[in-house]
Amino acid sequence: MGIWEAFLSWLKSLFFKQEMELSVIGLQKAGKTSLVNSIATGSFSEDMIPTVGFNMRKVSKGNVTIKLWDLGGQARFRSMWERYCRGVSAIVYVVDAADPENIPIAKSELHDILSKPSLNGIPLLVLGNKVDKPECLSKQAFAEEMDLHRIQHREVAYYMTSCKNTTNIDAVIDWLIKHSKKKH
Ligand SMILES: Nc1nc2c(ncn2[C@@H]2O[C@H](COP(=O)(O)OP(=O)(O)OP(=O)(O)O)[C@@H](O)[C@H]2O)c(=O)[nH]1
Ligand SMILES: [Mg+2]
Repeated sequence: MGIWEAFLSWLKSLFFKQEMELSVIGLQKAGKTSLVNSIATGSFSEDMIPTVGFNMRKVSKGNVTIKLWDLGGQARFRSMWERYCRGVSAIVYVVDAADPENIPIAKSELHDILSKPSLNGIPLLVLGNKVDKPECLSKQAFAEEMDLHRIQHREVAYYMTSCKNTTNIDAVIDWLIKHSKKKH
């Protein structure tokens, strides 16, 4: 790259730099921290430590810097979710779609948080995770069990993902980048 092109690309990156902040929520063991690792480095581990409270991670994808709040999913941490979801560009809700016993609680926690007026209109991405497992629900069954068609007045998308096999992680990153807001 010549000096002039390098200068132009630097200039472009200054003007087109975008930043987004998002929160990753969902029940314990859904795969939230695994998702953040997958987005950041593509790595996966079976051996994960439950998140206590929250972790913050910054990831750069092209011109977009993503600030991710990775929240703990155990019942005692769920009351923090709303505070960390206020003002974010998007909420990512992760569900273990291969664990049918947890789906009703995952559903009620999701609809509960969406009913908070402070989170009105924030785009939502719902992920049916662990699609690599044979017992995982189909995309359609997942949407039905989670009652996703009931969600109104906000943009909603959903994908079936696997952090283990990196299935649909690219689609997740694309969706997130599309929903990043300009810094100013
Ligand atoms: N098979 C499979 N296992 C997964 C997948 N994603 C995560 N896991 C496993 O699920 C377990 C929990 O993953 P975490 O990422 O720690 O879950 P979490 O949602 O962050 O849990 P908390 O921090 O307690 O809220 C770990 O053993 C992961 O290896 C996946 O896509 N497929
Ligand atoms: Mg975690």
